[in-house]
Amino acid sequence: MEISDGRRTSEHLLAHPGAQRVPTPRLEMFIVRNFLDQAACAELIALIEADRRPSTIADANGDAYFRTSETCDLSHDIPIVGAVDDRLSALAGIPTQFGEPLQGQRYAEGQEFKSHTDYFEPHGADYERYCSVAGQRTWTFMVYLNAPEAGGATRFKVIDKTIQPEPGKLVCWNNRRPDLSVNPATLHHGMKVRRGVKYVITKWFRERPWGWEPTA
Ligand SMILES: O=C(O)CCC(=O)C(=O)O
Ligand SMILES: [Fe+2]
Repeated sequence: MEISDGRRTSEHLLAHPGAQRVPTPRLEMFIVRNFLDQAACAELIALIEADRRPSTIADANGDAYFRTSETCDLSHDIPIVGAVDDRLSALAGIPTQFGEPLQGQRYAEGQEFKSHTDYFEPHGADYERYCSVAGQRTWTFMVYLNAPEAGGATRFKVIDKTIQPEPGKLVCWNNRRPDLSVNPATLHHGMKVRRGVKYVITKWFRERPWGWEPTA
């Protein structure tokens, strides 16, 4: 069985011009500004606008206001999506088959995604359901497609780091530690948009192939 543990991804990122390591000993995290240009951001925003549904969460916790945004599945068959998806895999140094399909997220004014981690609780009720085929999430890659007029930053409170949305800015982090245990220091909050609309794309990589093959 082919495995991708994400341990080589930092090396890949360090070799990428423009990738900046976020200075913290608690997790592996990088920022790449201007990863996407304005035209790509605009095209992805239009796709999200055209086809969105209420976001869901795994391990539901009973708080109906926990994640109030909308989500859009972005098909690899759409040329801009396939191109961006392939660039994300290349940047991560992880073959595309380990990636979940790319998603778009849209936050209207007042919407947010409260503090959470992207990994699945290893002993949580939903671990089997979400991870039996493809395994745990390894790395998260997220790209802001715009900057809302106010609010909408991503706050990592354990490491006291707040990332401001900027068009085309990529942030990525390893959800696990070098010993492959899940890393609670990755806790993050997609903060409320105060004015305007916020758009991001998110890409999660898994330990094992997701079970789809890109057609291109
Ligand atoms: O929108 C954000 O700033 C964070 C999004 C996020 O954490 C997620 O989709 O898992
Ligand atoms: Fe998240």
